[in-house]
Parts: sequence; C-alpha cells; structure tokens
Amino acid sequence: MSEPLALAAATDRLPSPRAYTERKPPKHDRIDQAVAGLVGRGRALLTSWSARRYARLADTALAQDSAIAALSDLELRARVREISARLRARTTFRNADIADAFALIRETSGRISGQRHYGVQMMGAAALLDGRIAQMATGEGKTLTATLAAGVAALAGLPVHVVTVNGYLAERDAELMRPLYTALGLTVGVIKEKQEQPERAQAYACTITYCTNKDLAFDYLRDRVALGQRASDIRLKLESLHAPASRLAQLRLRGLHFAIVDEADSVLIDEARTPLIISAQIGSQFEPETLARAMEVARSLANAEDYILDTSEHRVLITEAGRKRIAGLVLEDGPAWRGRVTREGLVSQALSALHLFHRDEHYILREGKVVIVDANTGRVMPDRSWSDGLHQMVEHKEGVALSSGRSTIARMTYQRFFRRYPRLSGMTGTTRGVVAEFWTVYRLPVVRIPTHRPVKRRHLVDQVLLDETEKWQQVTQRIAELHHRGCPILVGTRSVAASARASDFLTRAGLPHTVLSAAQDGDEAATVAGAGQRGRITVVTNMAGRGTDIKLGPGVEEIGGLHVIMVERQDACRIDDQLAGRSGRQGEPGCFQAILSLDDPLLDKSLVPRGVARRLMPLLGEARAQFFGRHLLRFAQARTERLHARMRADLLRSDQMQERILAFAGHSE
Ligand SMILES: Nc1ncnc2c1ncn2[C@@H]1O[C@H](COP(=O)(O)OP(=O)(O)OP(=O)(O)O)[C@@H](O)[C@H]1O
Repeated sequence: MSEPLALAAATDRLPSPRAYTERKPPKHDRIDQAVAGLVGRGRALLTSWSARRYARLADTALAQDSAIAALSDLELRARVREISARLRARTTFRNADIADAFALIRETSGRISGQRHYGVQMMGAAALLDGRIAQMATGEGKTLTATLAAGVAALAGLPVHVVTVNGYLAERDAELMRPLYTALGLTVGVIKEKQEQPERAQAYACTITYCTNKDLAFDYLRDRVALGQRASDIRLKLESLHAPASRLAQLRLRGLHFAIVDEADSVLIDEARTPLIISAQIGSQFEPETLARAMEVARSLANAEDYILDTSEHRVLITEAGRKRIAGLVLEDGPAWRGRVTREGLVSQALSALHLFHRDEHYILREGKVVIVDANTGRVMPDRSWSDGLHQMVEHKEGVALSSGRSTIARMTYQRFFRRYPRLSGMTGTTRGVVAEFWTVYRLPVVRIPTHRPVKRRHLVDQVLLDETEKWQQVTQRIAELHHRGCPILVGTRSVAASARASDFLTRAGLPHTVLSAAQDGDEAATVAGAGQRGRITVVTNMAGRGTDIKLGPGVEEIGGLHVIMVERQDACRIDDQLAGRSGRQGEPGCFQAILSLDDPLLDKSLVPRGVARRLMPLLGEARAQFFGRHLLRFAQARTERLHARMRADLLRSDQMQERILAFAGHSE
C-alpha cells in the first residue's frame, strides 16, 4: 500500500481539481501495446506474490478475532473512531492500520448481519486498496468484500464510489450493506435512474456512493459541461476557494477519488466499446417524407450488389454500384437529396434500421416508443437514443411517432473516464482474455484470490445440434427431466426474442416457468428470489446473467443445486462464465450445461459458413461432429472477442486523437 493518497483534498465538498485531471495516459501505438501486454501478463504473474502479502494481512486481522469479539458495542464503536483518526492522520494506508480496520469492520458486520468476512474476502479487499483488480470466483461474496475496502477508504476520509453494471445491483448492494456502514458512522447514497440533480448531489455527498457506470460517467460529463472552459486544474483550484455556492450547486459530483468497480470486466472492458455522448434536442432532424423516401430507396437496393452488411461491426457499406443507383433513384427528389454524403448517409441509416437493428433484440416497443435494450446488461435504456437519425429511422420502420433529433454536446469514453480516478480498483469473477487489456488501458494488474470453499459446480460437456428446432426439443426434454426431479433450472438466452421463443416451447411442453427480460422485468427481485426454489424454471436474458445471487430453497442442495442451461453463446466467454456462476456459489453444488445449435447468432461471424457446417456435421459421426460444432462456436466467439478488442482500441485511439486536437482549440468534453 505504497502510493500516497490525496486524503485532505478529498474531504471537502468541492470538486478536487486533481479529480478532473487524467493520470498520464499510456501510449497506444501497437508496439507499446504489445510490450505493455507482455508486461501486464508478467505483472499478473508477479501479483500472485502480492496475494501472499494480502494473505498475511488477512491473517493479522483474523488473529485479532477473539480480542475484538470480547469488546462491548460501545467499545467497538470507540475503536472504529480511533482507527478512523489514525487512517486520516496519514497520507498512505499502512498494512497494520488496514488489518486493524478490517478486524473491526468484520466484527461490526458479524454483529449486524451475522456475516463475518472470510480471510479470502480480506485478501480481495486488500487488493482493492492496493489499486488492483481482485479476481474472485462468482458467488464468493464480492458485495461483502467491497465493504472492507470501501469502509477503510471512507474511514480515512476518502469519498468512495462503488460502481456496478445496473441499477438493480447498485440499489440492492447499498441497501444490504447500509446497516453496516451506518454502524461504522459512514453515510451511504445510491444513484437511481430517475433522480433529479439535487438528489444526485446529495447521494454523491455521502461518504460511500453506490451507482452504475452509466449514471456516474454521464453525471461527470454533465458536470464537465456545466463547468465549461473553467475546468482546468488551476482554475478549479482557484474556484474552489472563491466560487459562489450557486455555481457549485450546479454540480453533481465532488470529484473522482476512489472507485471500486464491481463486475470490472463488464464495466471497464465490455462497456468501453460504446462512447458516452451527451446530446440536446434540436427539433425534428428529418422530415417524415425524407425518412420514408430513404426507406423506399433502401428497400429497392440489392444486398451484396449495392451494399454490404457488415454484421460483425454492425455497419453498412454502400458499394460503388449502390452509390450510382441511389443517385439515379433520387434524381427528381428535393434538396435534401442533393448532397452525396447526406443522401448516402440517409440510405445507409435506413439499411441499418431495416437489416441490422431488430425488434426484441436491439430494442423493444414500449408505450408506442422505441426503447433501446443494452446489449451488455440486457436492460432497457429508456432515456437513450441512437444518433445521426438512426433512432428516427427505426421509429419510422416501426410506424411509431418520431422523436426529435439530437445534436452532440459532449462525448468521452469509459476508458478516459475511469483513468481519471487517482485510485481505481475492481472486482470480477472472470478475466479470461482481458488481463493484458486491464493493464494496457487502465494500468490495473489482476490478482487472483483463492475461493473460500472448493468449487463443486459440475460443467457438462456442450451439446451442439443442427438447428434451432432440434435444439429446443433437446432443451425442453432436458428441462422436463430435471423438473421432474424437482431441480430448479435457469435458462440463459441472449435476447428478448430468444427468451420469448424459449417460453413458447416450454408452454407447449406444459412446463410452468417465469421469464425475466427487458420486456418482462416486472418484479425482478421476486423472480430472482424464487429461481432457486424446488421445481422452478426461470428463463432469463443476460439481465440476470451477472451479479444476481440466487439462493437455494430448502432441499435443493440435496438434489444437486441450481441447474443452468445456456442456449446461446454470448459475445465473450467471460459472459458465459458469469451465467455458469449463478450456480455452485459459496461451495454449493450446481450444474452448468450448454445446449447450442448451428443457428447460434455467433456463427454469423464465423469463417466457416453455417450451410457448410450443417452439411459437414452429419458426415463426421456423433463424437467428431460434437467436437467440430463445439470448436466452431468457440472459434466464432474468439473472433468476436478479438473484433471487440479492436473496436475498443480504435475508439480509444480516436478519443485520444480528438483530445490532442482539441487541446489546441478548447476542451474535448
Ligand atoms: N462472509 C460471508 N458469510 C456468510 N455469507 C456470505 C459471506 N460472504 C458472502 N456470503 C453470501 O454469499 C452469497 C454470494 O455473495 P455475492 O452475491 O456478493 O457474490 P459475488 O461474488 O458478488 O457473486 P457474483 O460474481 O455472481 O456477482 C450471498 O448470498 C452472500 O450473502
């Protein structure tokens, strides 16, 4: 725990100037990235040494157990105040202070909720305070682990942001842990989606704030817009001395100090593909007739001849022949069609709306509106819209009222946002394939923390069938078998449409079930609470694929725990691992099985065309066919992972370039 902390600056209500300055960004040319990747891997190996250090620290804390257990509640509180004063008096965290604080927080938690932190959770928390990613297996209790690190930092006077992927988890974790923090004399705030500015500022003013990455980053961006050109280091320093209360009252955050990012791979890696954009309404951007005409033209174009659909990168490329055709078709149309860039832009958005953005996958229709479904979290994003007229084009396709157009006010990337924390840390169950990226982009080494109890989850070998119909037959048969034995079953799908399909098959087979998806998100907590009960069948999208804690009902452990059946592979093997991790938590029994087919959407991105694979598989014999199918899907997934990594690197590069250019002209956000 060596790096100095800006404790003093962190305690005031004003935004810390340091919090608005980025830590030196790592270079991003290819050689540097490759070298840094190797260094990252090397560092990851070295961090297993750190794990030993954290284990020693945990042992020191646990050794105090009986002495602390003998304290009365009043004495315990006095000891907490004492350690807080000791932590505040220093600019660095000392191991001895951390161990003492851990022991006190553990005892307080034990008295309040009966949950005493395990040694491995202390190791994880020590890694967080050390500015690392603690890799702790799914179900190991990262929610409780975070309380140790957040508690120590908050007792030291640092405002802490506990960041997670969705509002349900942020609210659940804050409410679960609130009694513990309150007993430690700390305040807890939660940022909720519909909160207004003053409420948000109040939540951020608490010592510990639970929030989602989206809320946090957008609030930061809005603050930056409010601060405008005044956001330079020196100006902020001066302002923090003289600024009138009114201007500061516009701000939501009080700077960025210490962040603990839960589900770090999702937040820092998967989400980092999408830039954050703040926009303002600009009235109607396109006339309905223009949109209609663009759709008409798009419908008359021929795929592969006039345009190419790049499904992997989710974009449309108009060919030379397509350009000529479009120009010919709109010759007689109004002035909106005269400029080549505008008309091709319009047609290409129409083609995207028609062929790349699908209802119940990328969006749903709710109360006559197009509502985007977040691909990473499976949740709806009611206040977000696609840019450059695409949203209106999709609205036109669906025949709903057109929303107003928007123009960009500010933009930034998650990479650049999170690098602004002087102290950043994270927790996740899965880092497969992204250890190097954590290091190259965020300078975050990964430390693997051992599990508290041995993992008992069984992973059955994947089954690959020729098509969807065969797959669903196999899935319903397997579910019926398990259901007959009373096992609770969780069926993991990729999209709203797939969950509806699963539901249809189950209904036809007479199997009672519950669906949890963006379209059916009624009582999420109750659905999750029921999913581990005897005989329950729950169909979910990746809305419940991460973070959800499914508690087993009475008698379920004896019949093998929760069975997770994955019916489609996700874009990254980490996300599949997360789904598997809904079962076999805390050393419980559980089972994971994938029943897939060659119709899996991932095979759109495969090098071997689906038709060829379908003809080849029956010729190979059962065992070889299964081997071939499994590897085909895994390779397609690996390809998508590489593609997404490239997209993130490109986005970061363009973001840095934009920043360099704007450094001369003004500010970039
Ligand atoms: N020290 C502890 N004592 C008793 N129960 C614990 C302890 N730590 C965690 N648990 C229980 O373990 C379960 C899993 O915890 P939690 O959901 O925080 O795991 P997680 O690591 O965040 O999982 P995921 O990776 O899926 O997000 C919860 O029911 C929690 O109450």
